[in-house]
This record gives sequence, C-alpha cells and structure tokens, in this order.
Amino acid sequence: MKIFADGNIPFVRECFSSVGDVEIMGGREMTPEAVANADALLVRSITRVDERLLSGSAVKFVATATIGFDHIDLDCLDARHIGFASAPGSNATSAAEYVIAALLEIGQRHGIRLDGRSIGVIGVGNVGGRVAARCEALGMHVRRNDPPLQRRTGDPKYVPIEAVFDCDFITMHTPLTREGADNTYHLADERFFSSLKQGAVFVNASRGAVVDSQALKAAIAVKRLKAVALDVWENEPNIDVDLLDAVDLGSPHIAGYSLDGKIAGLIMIYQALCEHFGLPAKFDVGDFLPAPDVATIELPDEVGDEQDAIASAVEKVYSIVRDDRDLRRIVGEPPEARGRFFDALRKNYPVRREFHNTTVVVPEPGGALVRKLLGIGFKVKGRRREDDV
Ligand SMILES: O=C(O)[C@H](O)[C@H](O)COP(=O)(O)O
Repeated sequence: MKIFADGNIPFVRECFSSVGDVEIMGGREMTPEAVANADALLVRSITRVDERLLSGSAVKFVATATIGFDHIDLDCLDARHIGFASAPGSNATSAAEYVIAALLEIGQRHGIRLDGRSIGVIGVGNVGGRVAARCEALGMHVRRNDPPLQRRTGDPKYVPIEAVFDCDFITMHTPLTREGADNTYHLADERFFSSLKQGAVFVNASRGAVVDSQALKAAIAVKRLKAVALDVWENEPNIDVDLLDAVDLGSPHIAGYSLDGKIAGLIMIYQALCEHFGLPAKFDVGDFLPAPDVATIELPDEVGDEQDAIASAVEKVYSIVRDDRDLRRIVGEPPEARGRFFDALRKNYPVRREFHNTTVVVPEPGGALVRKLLGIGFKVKGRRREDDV
C-alpha cells in the first residue's frame, strides 16, 4: 500500500511504515499529480481534499490528523467510496490549555481577576466543553452556546447566542461551516461585536473565518474589546499583520500543538487506517511520547496571590507569551515571505506538553488553589509525603 503523508505529522513515517510504503511531502505540495499513485492520504488542515485533488487518483482512504475537517469535501469522498477518518478530540486538551493560558495572561496584563467573571463559550464540543469545565474550575460563571447541541439534547444549559453577549469574556470554539442553519462563517461579525459588553475580552482558537477580521479590527479600534487573543486567522498563512498589531496575544494556529495532542491524532488516524484496510494496529500513544521536561513545579511556602501562582505554574509549562513574541517577528519579513514564515513557525514548533504531565507540589493539600490547579489539568501533591492530594 502506498501512503502519502504530510511530513508535519510527527512520527508519521515511523508509525505508518509498519503498514505500507510511506512517501512524505509538504501539505501544500499535495497536488493531483503528486498524489495520483497514493492508496491512502494523510493530511493536516492546510491540504484541501476535494474533487480537484482526487480526480485521476486511486486513493481509497483519507485521514486528517486534526479535529477540524472543513478542508475535506466529504460529499466527494462519499461519491468516490473513499474511507475517511479525522482525529476528534485529539488536541482538544491542548487547545483548552491554550485558552486558559490566554485568559490568565490577559488577566495578569489588565489586572482582571478571573474568579467570579462570566465567560461565554460559543461551540461546546470537544474543545469548548473542556474550556467550559476549566473555566468553571477557575471560579468563572460559564454560559454555553451551541445550537446543534441544544437541539439534540434539549438541555437548558445551552443558551441562545444573545445570552452570552453580556459576558466579560467570549471564546469561540465552533467548527467552520459555510451553509445551513448553523453556518459559522463570519459568525462574529459587526453586529456580533457591537452587541458585546463594553470592554469584553475576546478569544478565537477555532477557525479564522469564523470571525470577520474587519469587524474585529473595528471593535478593537472603538475599544468595544479590552483585549483579544487570536490563534487562528483569515487567509492563513497570509495573515493580516495590522490585526496582529491590534491584538494582545497572537499565535500561528498552534493552540492544539501539544506533543500529546499531535501523537493522539497520529494514533487515531493510524488505528482508523488499520481498521479500514483490516490490518493489525501495533502502536499506541505510549510508543511515541517521551517523559516531560517539566515533571514537577514546587510552589513556595508562602504562595501569595492565587491567580499569580496559577499563572506562573501555567507559564512554566506553556509560555503563550513566547508564541506571541515569535509570531510578531513576521512584520520584519517582506510581505511575500510572511506566509512561509507563518508556516515555518508551525513546522518548527517547540515541544509543548499538556498540564497533566506536571505535578504541582503545594505547601498544604486542599483549598481553592489546589481545586483550581486540579481543575485546569495539573496533578497536585502536598509537600509532605502524607499530604498526597
Ligand atoms: O483542527 C485541528 O485539529 C487544529 O486546528 C489543528 O491544530 C490544526 O493543525 P494542523 O492542521 O496544522 O496540523
């Protein structure tokens, strides 16, 4: 079997060589000619898989090592009887941890206490659900908006979008869809931003085109928004550098880029391919994940301010400030090189591990600080042996 794979899927050769001949290429190099001989295609979000790419090929199976699959034309795959798999939830914890890091960093910069603030989570699937749970653990009042889930479950905890407009924070986690009742293209438009509370904080880690960039820039310019964190952009990799200049935190679509999330995605599509072709799967996540660099963080005896302590623990494991600083170097590049720069930041992204790999050692077990650390995903342990949490 010939498996053509995006080389930015870590360990893709090591893993898939066990079931076929692996040819590695860049996601943007997957042209109809290049993939004509493939039996299986392994892609990421930057490769559009549609009739144009597949016509003339013998591809029997397509997998994307991502949660989102707006880049895949599923009708085309159906019509061609091509099997399909994505990696739902694989990097959801990573994306949720990005949001927590963004909220804490914005909180520190603007002197905002998260405890007691309200946050509207728009889109409550794998990522949004995890964000909501973590925000609640931090003492925030969470309002969940997800019309398809509301219709499916009838659960009153899902509120109409108008009910989140007066939240202190808004965070976007919908898939990108361009048609139907739940169309999310430019969901955050001029009307959306003008309905928000004055001085709201806005985060987008879903897809760039869920937000109308012009409307967002206008909302920042008139100070409707106090702070903005953007991980995703319209027209990636050719992003709007004026918008980058206007936001507090910008990053190159890496919210889901923890090594844990990437390996989980790899294994999900590996197991799906094996199942599709009736082959035994011999690898699991544990075969590729190394020990974490930051296994423990010791808090001092005098912990001081709780939010400062949590922000500092998060910063030691994941520095969103470093991601922001790295992306801002894009403005020093000539305009025609900026897309390559954005792609290169993603390709060479440093190893980042999820919070559950780190144990925070606290002076006293129990209490609000411990509950919050556990709630956002850390392991926690008391300083004395008998103080295990
Ligand atoms: O949809 C997803 O899984 C995420 O947005 C993911 O982080 C996209 O990453 P990439 O396609 O660059 O691997």
